[in-house]
Amino acid sequence: MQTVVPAERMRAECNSTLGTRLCFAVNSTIDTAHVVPKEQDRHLRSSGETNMDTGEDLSCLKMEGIKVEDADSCTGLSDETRQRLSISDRPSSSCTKARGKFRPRLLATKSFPPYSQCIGGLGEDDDWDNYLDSDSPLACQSNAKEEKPVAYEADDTAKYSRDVLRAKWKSRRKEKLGGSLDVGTDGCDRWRLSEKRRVENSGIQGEHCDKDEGKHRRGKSFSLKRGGSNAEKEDGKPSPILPSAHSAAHENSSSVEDPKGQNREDDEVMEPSGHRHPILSKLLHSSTSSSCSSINLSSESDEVFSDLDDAVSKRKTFKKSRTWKTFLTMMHWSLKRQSSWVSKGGEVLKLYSELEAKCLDSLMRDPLRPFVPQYYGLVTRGEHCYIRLEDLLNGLRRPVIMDCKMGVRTFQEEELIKARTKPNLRSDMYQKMVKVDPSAPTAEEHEQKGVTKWRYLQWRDTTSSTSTLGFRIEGIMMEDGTVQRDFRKIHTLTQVTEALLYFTRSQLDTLNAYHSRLVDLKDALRSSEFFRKHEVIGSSLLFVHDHNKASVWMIDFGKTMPLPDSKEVQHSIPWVEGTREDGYLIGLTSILTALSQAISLAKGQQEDS
Ligand SMILES: O=P(O)(O)O[C@H]1[C@H](O)[C@@H](OP(=O)(O)O)[C@H](OP(=O)(O)O)[C@@H](OP(=O)(O)O)[C@H]1O
Ligand SMILES: Nc1ncnc2c1ncn2[C@@H]1O[C@H](COP(=O)(O)OP(=O)(O)O)[C@@H](O)[C@H]1O
Repeated sequence: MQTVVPAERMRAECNSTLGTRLCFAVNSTIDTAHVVPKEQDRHLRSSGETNMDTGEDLSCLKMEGIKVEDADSCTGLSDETRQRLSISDRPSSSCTKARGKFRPRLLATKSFPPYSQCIGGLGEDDDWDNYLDSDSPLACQSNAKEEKPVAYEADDTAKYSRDVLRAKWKSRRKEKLGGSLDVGTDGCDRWRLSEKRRVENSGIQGEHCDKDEGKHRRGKSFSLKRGGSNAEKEDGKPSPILPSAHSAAHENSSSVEDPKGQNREDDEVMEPSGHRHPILSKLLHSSTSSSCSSINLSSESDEVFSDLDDAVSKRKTFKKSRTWKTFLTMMHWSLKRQSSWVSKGGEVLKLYSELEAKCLDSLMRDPLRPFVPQYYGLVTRGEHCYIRLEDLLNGLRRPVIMDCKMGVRTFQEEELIKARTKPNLRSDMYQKMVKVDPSAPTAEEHEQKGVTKWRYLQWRDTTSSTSTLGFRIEGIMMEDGTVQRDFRKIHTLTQVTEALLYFTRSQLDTLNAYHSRLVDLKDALRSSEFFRKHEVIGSSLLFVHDHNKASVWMIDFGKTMPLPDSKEVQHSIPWVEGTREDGYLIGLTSILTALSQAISLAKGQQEDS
């Protein structure tokens, strides 16, 4: 017996709560409406009272995976429609909410499982007990409660906590079998259990989406030949092999596509019946355990995760879920993103912003299209609207990722005007500032315990390479899942070159591939009308590679503004207030220079060895 929940009811249930911040979507079936068995539906409801320690209510999650009978809910666009339809006409009323509204509060805890575990799982269900018996850091982390904001407890506390946790875990498994939800005594446990259930019971189903669109004009990824001196073709250029990230999946993944073109790996994550999947459930256990640990919010140190020895061997045992890889990458970057993104087979959903949707729409008709994730339109989930984007990590195995925020400034001119005319003091930004450098705020700011957003962003720009080199490395995630954000302190080109060598492990073919792709991007930027007519602020270049592919993509257009009155910007000159110049090309040139230097050094290293 199956239940289809009408959109109205779904909305009513969502609205009765504080709102949705986080939606998990793990089913790869994109064009099939998912229908939830009654039993599963009951579970979904029972988790409704659950809270995460964010103070956010996530009860809408329980509705994910239920077919929504909503004409508005999908705006998958055909090429033709895409060309004609103005974005502002499309969003349903629920899409008109500004993305910023849904940002979660900053938390006292912030931690996610080491990536290596996420992609590899932690073993079969019973391994959880074994895992807790081990001296793994996570076993300790899982017990660090909110009132103890320390990642690692003293040994004896940890042992005690492990026992407690094991007991809780066992009782929970029992509950699960019995079907009742017993809320734990701490928020941490509640979150884990409910989150797990949500995901297990979800299976959010997408709408029809014409994914073939955009496949025809994909940006190129470069195939990397390992073992040889580099990945160059006979003509000395890296060989562009892939017309699309989607086809990358065909060529390099161990997964097999079914006749519908869906990836079976993803299917394995979430069984349609809603049964627990070993990888997913492990992921969630570990996710929770660490979510309750306290890794401080300092943006300089909070994203560095340790690897676990046995994770590597266990990883081999399990198939990987690309969907989760992508989602966790986003979570790793920033807590904020945990609330703004949904990861789904082959595509990702980003919380709607009108500005970004408009940009993406224009970009689909611009020479820059091959350098931007394909945009599939909008979709409504619960009461929120999302932008549907191609998943740039699809087809990559153990991807290595670098996010470079482009431009000589990351604040919009309007922020500066606001700071002067109606200053809004942000205590969260003040705290982030103090954490990095207690002497950074002025005496007045210390007294107010707040800074304006402009002041904070500008401080970030001047303490990184943004102001001087026209870009900064926001973060790097290596293949083992370790995420590092210390690069934001980098100032010089030499330091950038070192970072690039680290990021690519001095692999010449990878460096060459990136260089070549960026040269092509520069050409496309020159001929792009979109680029000429937009002020591009806070946008990133996303570098992604694995053992045999590398590519760079333009992402994040949430602060990219069209210029008024057919004004144009050069992007290559320093910013002076009122000019709207962003210095994007200054950044691109710096990266190209650093890449060239890295290539020379890597060549030297190769010759030496
Ligand atoms: O990275 P840290 O130092 O934490 O600072 C963040 C980033 O600058 C965000 O930009 P991005 O999303 O490009 O990374 C910005 O979001 P905006 O994009 O809204 O400017 C945040 O502003 P708030 O969202 O206002 O907190 C700001 O707190
Ligand atoms: N299309 C995509 N496919 C896969 N990962 C993506 C995609 N877009 C963004 N990401 C990941 O999410 C992170 C945040 O993306 P971004 O667009 O900058 O979001 P925000 O506006 O929240 O800062 C990126 O650094 C990247 O790791």
